[in-house]
Amino acid sequence: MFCSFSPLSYNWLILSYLAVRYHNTSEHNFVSDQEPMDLKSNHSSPVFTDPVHLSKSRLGLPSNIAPYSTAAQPYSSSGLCLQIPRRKVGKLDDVRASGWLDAMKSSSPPRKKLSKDLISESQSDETDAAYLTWMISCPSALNSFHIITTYAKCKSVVLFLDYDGTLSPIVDNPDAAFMSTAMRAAVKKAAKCFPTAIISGRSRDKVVYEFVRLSELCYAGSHGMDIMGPLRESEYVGDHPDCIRTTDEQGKEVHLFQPASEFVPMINEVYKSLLDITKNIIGVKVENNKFCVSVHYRNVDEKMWEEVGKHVFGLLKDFSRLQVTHGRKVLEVRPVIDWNKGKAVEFLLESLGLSHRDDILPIYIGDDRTDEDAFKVLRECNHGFGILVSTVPKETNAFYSLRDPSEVQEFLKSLVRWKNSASSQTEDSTATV
Ligand SMILES: O=P(O)(O)OC[C@H]1O[C@H](O[C@H]2O[C@H](CO)[C@@H](O)[C@H](O)[C@H]2O)[C@H](O)[C@@H](O)[C@@H]1O
Repeated sequence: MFCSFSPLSYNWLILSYLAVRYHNTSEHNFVSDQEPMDLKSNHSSPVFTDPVHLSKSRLGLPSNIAPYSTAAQPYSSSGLCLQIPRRKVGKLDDVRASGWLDAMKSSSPPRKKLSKDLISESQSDETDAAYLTWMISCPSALNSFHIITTYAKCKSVVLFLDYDGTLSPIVDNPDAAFMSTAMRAAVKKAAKCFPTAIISGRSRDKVVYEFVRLSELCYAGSHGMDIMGPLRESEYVGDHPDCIRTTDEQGKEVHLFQPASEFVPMINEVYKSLLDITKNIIGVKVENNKFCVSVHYRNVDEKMWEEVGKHVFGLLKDFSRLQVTHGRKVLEVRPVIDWNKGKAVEFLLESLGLSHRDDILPIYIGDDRTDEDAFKVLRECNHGFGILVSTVPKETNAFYSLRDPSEVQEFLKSLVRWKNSASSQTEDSTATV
């Protein structure tokens, strides 16, 4: 169905031109943590195809489509070859000793300010062209809004939102990553229209009480290892050994799911040790996120990053049940359990009683590598899609993109407007009948 809709075809002509132009430019110098990536454009289908119909299996059942491959996907057909900047990508889920320093260096895109100040205009043009080219495979969710809502027409949208870098801009001080009043209002309105959950790497308490402060949502903290959701009798939720019944702040009965609860003493021990062993490195910030620990090096002199990594990986040698994953200028120490933001999405859909419905459209918006697990689940299940928030091209399992939190806000507002106008049209037609 979506194949026939072609909002990008005009862009495609421009991008083809840009691709040829930049392909013919042999020298490509990219800023700081970026490296060139070969991308082959897809002549036969520059138009985005229906994300939902690409996947065939139901939620929770094995997918019968070929597994997503980040290496060769949408650019697979022969065609133009364009070098675009790409962040160095370490293993997404395990930064092993040999690669951790590289991974640390490439773990966040350069600030816009940096690129404007430090790179020449032509390099900046190349970066912009690269972004536009990348958008062929990962189009803007705002530009594709009509496609999204056409598909969503007879469906119930369910929203999953990451916090840092998605609802709040990335800032130097993690304790000051507040969302704007306007964003809070947008999320609140969205949550009134659609079931909405926030899934964050931070501790759930911190996200709920210090940052988001909205009661209309479900929350999952610690990368999904701490979920508070509606009470539901089901084998998957209610009878799960790690799930207990409790009451929330408003006294409402809820389910609390904490699959890593046994790790809390270990995480506290590691947190204290990390505080101690990094105390002399200026700029390090160690954050206790209850079921995981974040070691931030955003404010550390780059010469000392190796030192930070050595301390973290050195300490973890004594904790075989913990692993290190990588976020944006942050090393995340977390339990080795088969749980991530993707599993949290499945769990929440089940909690909301939605996982067996054919008419849902889950949309997950996130900016981080940890969000890729959720994008992947949606890509491989029967419904929904991910939206990656990024100002630079990235390998991703998401189907759409947005540049930054301000575009996320715009997207949420557009969804609410669309929902309200669709509802009033339905009311009008009912009244006419
Ligand atoms: O899953 P998320 O909600 O995106 O949380 C991931 C991590 O986000 C926070 O760190 C990141 O944002 C900070 C504030 O902008 C920034 O200073 C830091 O460099 C980023 O890595 C949070 O502090 C971590 O605990 C979360 O794990």
